[in-house]
Amino acid sequence: MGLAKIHTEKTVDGDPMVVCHDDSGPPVKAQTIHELHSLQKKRSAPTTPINGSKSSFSPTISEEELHKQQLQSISASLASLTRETGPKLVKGDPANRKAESQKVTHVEHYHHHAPTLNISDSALKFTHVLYNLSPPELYEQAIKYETGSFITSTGALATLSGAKTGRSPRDKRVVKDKTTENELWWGKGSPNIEMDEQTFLVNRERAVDYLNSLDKVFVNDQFLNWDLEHRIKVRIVSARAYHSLFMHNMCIRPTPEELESFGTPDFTIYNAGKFPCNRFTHYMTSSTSIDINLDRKEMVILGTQYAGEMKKGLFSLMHYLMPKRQILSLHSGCNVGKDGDVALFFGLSGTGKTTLSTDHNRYLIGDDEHCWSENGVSNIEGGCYAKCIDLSREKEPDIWNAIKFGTVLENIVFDEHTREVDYSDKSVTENTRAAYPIEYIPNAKIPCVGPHPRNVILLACDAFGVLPPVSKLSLAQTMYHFISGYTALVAGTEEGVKEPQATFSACFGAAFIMLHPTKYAAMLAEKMQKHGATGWLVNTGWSGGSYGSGNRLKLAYTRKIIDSIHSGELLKANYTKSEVFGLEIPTEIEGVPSEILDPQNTWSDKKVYMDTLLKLGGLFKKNFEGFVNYQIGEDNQLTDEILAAGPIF
Ligand SMILES: Nc1ncnc2c1ncn2[C@@H]1O[C@H](COP(=O)(O)OP(=O)(O)OP(=O)(O)O)[C@@H](O)[C@H]1O
Ligand SMILES: O=C([O-])CC(=O)C(=O)O
Ligand SMILES: [Ca+2]
Ligand SMILES: [Mn+2]
Repeated sequence: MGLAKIHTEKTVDGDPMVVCHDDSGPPVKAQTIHELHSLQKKRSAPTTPINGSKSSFSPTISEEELHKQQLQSISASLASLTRETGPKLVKGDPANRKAESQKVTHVEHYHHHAPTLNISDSALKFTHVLYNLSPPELYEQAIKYETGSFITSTGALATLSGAKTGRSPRDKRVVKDKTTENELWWGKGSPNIEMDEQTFLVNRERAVDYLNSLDKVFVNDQFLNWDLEHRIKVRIVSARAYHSLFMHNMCIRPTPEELESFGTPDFTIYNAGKFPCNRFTHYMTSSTSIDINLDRKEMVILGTQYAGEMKKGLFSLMHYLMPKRQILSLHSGCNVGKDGDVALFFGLSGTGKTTLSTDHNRYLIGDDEHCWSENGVSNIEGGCYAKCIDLSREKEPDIWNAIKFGTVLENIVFDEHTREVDYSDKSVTENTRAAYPIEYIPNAKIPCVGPHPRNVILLACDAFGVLPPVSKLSLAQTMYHFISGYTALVAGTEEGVKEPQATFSACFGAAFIMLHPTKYAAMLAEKMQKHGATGWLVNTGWSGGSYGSGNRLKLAYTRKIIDSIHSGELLKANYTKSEVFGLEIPTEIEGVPSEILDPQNTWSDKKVYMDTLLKLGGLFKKNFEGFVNYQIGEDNQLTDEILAAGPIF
């Protein structure tokens, strides 16, 4: 007797189980895996229309011809100035070389002059161009090729900006030539560190050679400024998908129609940030240099991968170009109420521009960079750049919800398994950031333009805790505080309590202005007067004592204060005048405890309060000494009034 026969057919409740054939749908129309994959993708326009709706765009020239023109233009951008030729370019990912060999468009060298005979090896290779890729394509590039790229639990792209996690203002240089020598602000206090044309060309060549040595580069052709009359076309050439997605989000995204007629850009950024500058080069003081050449309309980035350099470099450009057209460029957030009342929010980094302009009850025009022209206000950008440290869903729901697929999340820390972000973690940096397209905010106003501002809100995060939570300003006081550009942050939080550090940054953005601060101040005064705007000073910093003994003002209270400015209620309040700064302090605001409105009530030791107030007043006075010899606008009277609008003691 042998063993019992093994039955391979299992039974369920005694019924034999039959082999299941899934014939519910027709079979695939492919004989091979390769064929199957080729069914997956269909051709499309190389960009994403801003409204997300499918455009009925039919190109006026053949796609082949369009690609050729675009590659010729990019080759011209990437041309070495010494070898006088542009690189050989080919469109598409080098990884898809074989599969796509029938589809790609090549462009041979672009020649400025006669072709040169002594070619180098670099002239023999092709550089692949990844042109205006979509967010999913950029995700794939980042995840495949850039270490430190991950998808978070909400779909954002987590990335690292490398050794630099903030801007490098001491490495920002501007070419001083015959024109800019007279036009720009140079010397003490100015953000413009000079370099000469020759040195710029050396750095440009270094960047271009680096980019051309790569297998592939990313190219973004996009716009700045929602005011169509004053729109600027920018091209960004970069080595990283992170940079390309960041600028895709932050600049205005062209439609396929707009892209077809894009032509030559007005300004080009060469971002070779992975590659350092050469310290043997004249003027170089570190491995980093961010160089602007207004005459050549170019910017070169070497030695920093922090993407904010591109955003703020373009902002510097606008601070030069716009005032030439009598348009005021502003480091401010901007939103508009249902009745069309526009508010501007000025303030240095971390004072609340993004947080307070993103307001569920109002339409967001923009969070950081605007223009004020004869037509009203317009956003320069197509996206927002929010600080993420300690971000909470309850306090900032709209920003929280904007961190989803397509958003770039810089330098945050996440759970390695769930990919949930820990917004309180400062392991990489305190300056963690999210960059998202403005339409990720549900009540964004698109197009991002609005009428003339009714309220101009100056934000200061006063870690000394002596400025009132809100005060109403006269025009002269508004100008005084605009030129001062005060905020006080805490230097370092790691080793116990530190003294607050006062920062004065003219026009609330001295790092980005190109002309003397009084030029911008005069324009602001003229516009506020003409359109009847009211100035306000809002302290988003400390109350009840300085950093260490007091507390940061509750965001909920600041929001109530801002609400009362928008509604017009605060304009009708009763006011008392403060000591030293002579600020008009309201006695009552709905939803805010009255005792916190005058800071001296919140300090337990009145003498320490007065000493601190006088100390801050002294710092203001000392800072303003740099401006006393300038006239502001055409009017001497305004200049005198502004000088008198500072602290008196
Ligand atoms: N009372 C308050 N008012 C405003 N912001 C507050 C307040 N209390 C805490 N905060 C926090 O302060 C930070 C303000 O940063 P925000 O991103 O708005 O700066 P920003 O002015 O836009 O700076 P940047 O120009 O660098 O983008 C946020 O993290 C916010 O949560
Ligand atoms: O530019 C940056 O990196 C962030 C920012 O908005 C600012 O500092 O004003
Ligand atoms: Ca911001
Ligand atoms: Mn900013």
